[in-house]
Amino acid sequence: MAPVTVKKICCIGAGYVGGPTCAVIALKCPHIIVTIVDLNQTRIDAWNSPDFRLPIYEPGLDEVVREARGRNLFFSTDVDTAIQEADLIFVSVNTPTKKSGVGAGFAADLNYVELATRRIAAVATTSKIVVEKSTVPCRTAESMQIILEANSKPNCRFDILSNPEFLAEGTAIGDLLAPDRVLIGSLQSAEGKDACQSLVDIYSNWVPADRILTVGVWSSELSKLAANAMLAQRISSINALSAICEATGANIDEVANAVGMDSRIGPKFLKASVGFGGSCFQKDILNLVYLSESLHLPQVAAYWRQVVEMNEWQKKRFSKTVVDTLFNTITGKRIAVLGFAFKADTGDTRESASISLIRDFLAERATVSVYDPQVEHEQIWADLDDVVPKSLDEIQKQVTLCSSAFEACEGAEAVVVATEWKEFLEIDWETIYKSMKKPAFVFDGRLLLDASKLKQIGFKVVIIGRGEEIRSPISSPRRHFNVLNGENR
Ligand SMILES: NC(=O)c1ccc[n+]([C@@H]2O[C@H](COP(=O)([O-])OP(=O)(O)OC[C@H]3O[C@@H](n4cnc5c(N)ncnc54)[C@H](O)[C@@H]3O)[C@@H](O)[C@H]2O)c1
Ligand SMILES: O=c1ccn([C@@H]2O[C@H](COP(=O)(O)OP(=O)(O)O[C@H]3O[C@H](CO)[C@@H](O)[C@H](O)[C@H]3O)[C@@H](O)[C@H]2O)c(=O)[nH]1
Repeated sequence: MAPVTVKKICCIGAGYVGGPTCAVIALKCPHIIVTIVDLNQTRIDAWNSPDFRLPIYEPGLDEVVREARGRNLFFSTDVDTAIQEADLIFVSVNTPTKKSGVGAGFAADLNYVELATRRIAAVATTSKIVVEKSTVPCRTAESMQIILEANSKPNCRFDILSNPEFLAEGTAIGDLLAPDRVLIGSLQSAEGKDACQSLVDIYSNWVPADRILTVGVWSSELSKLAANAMLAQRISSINALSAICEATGANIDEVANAVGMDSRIGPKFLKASVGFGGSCFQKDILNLVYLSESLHLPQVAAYWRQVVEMNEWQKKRFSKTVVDTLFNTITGKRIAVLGFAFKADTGDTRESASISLIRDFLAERATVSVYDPQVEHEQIWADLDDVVPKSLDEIQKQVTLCSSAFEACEGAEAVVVATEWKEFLEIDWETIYKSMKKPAFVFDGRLLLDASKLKQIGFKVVIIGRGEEIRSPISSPRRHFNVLNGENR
């Protein structure tokens, strides 16, 4: 046996991962035909749209698709043909948290992975390398192997690899073009190593050899969950400290800078915020919690669960600060929420902190005006409809969706910056101030704005993790901690 030279790739799942990942492979490997397939016709139509109105917003993505689409990159709903023709198949389907049944609320729902695997087994007529691209619990490759072997045709061999994806949304193209590392896990048999080499050969077209790590398949699967858990843990750590800053008068940016300059700690992922969002962190940590519990490791499970609990608390804490500061009531008041995406430079709203904030504001009977530069209005309605315990009609009476920051802020009593879009830095805050009710409050949940400039204009400014900013004339939410008797007063 020798490593197969891959000529055709199929990617099952044309989402945030499958689309950009395989578009970059097509760009960098013009000698390989790459077909990305999905069951969702609307999504595939958008990938194929003549004016490149792609289904996801990702800086730099349309340039990549413009160059490769129609040359060696194709998007299709014909899943079976793409499977049959490919030498190597990426499984890049969604693996959301289970909503019901055993492990509900924690375990990954592997139904989509299983259906895709069964489809491969059902239609493949030649041997394939099957690559787990989706984020999955440790040992999922084993289940895939069993399903494939039990259902395959004679003379069809399947070698499973794990190749988790580490791209972050908003920087996906840069991350894919120059990854910190590409991780490939395989069985340590001769066949497993050959399959691994076939995938190494693909990435070697643009990734330096010392950035391609080959490991055992279980290590690879676990490393993906571990990386996300440790990144999220840093954010929860800095957010926990932001609460101490607010209570003491320390400044979280100064603390993060001082801590991050220790080369053992490093400066990245120490930005305090209104809470992390995105489709991955919470889901993958809960998955790790479930795995730990299944392995009878309750202390390990509790340790990781706390990272998610701290994040939930941070979101609640922020919405409570808004209510407290606005004289303990926001009933009938207009709150402008700037940013609905879970981070800047993406249109993705999955688990966005904005959703929780708006839900809390609506529960307090505020009216809310929302502006985001990328998120479609339909998506905002769908997200609110999902979490707010009211009918969509009722929600629409309380929420207005706006097409600019100015429109959202006009007549508002407070502006909440929930996503760190650069354009919020550059807007004319003087004009916004004039259009708002007074006193006009700004709540910066992203440490984005220049507080002293805003204060000069006349705003009351409340910034996450800055003790000295949080002081309203009446409600005085800043607590003084009495060190001697340990009481809040
Ligand atoms: N979004 C990210 O930034 C990111 C980064 C790294 C890893 N991941 C992981 O990658 C996986 C995919 O995430 P995503 O954000 O791309 O999800 P997504 O929901 O955007 O895309 C998944 C796509 O798979 C399609 N699909 C599901 N079952 C299918 C089937 N049987 N046949 C054909 N198509 C099918 C869906 O229609 C959907 O379009 C997840 O496991 C996720 O945890 C995501
Ligand atoms: O210092 C920080 C860094 C991030 N965030 C927030 O954390 C969330 C996640 O951000 P980020 O990790 O940049 O985006 P994702 O696209 O969710 O990417 C994460 O999740 C992906 C899916 O698994 C992984 O592939 C990536 O490596 C991992 O960074 C967002 O709400 C950010 O605003 C902070 O609050 N403070």
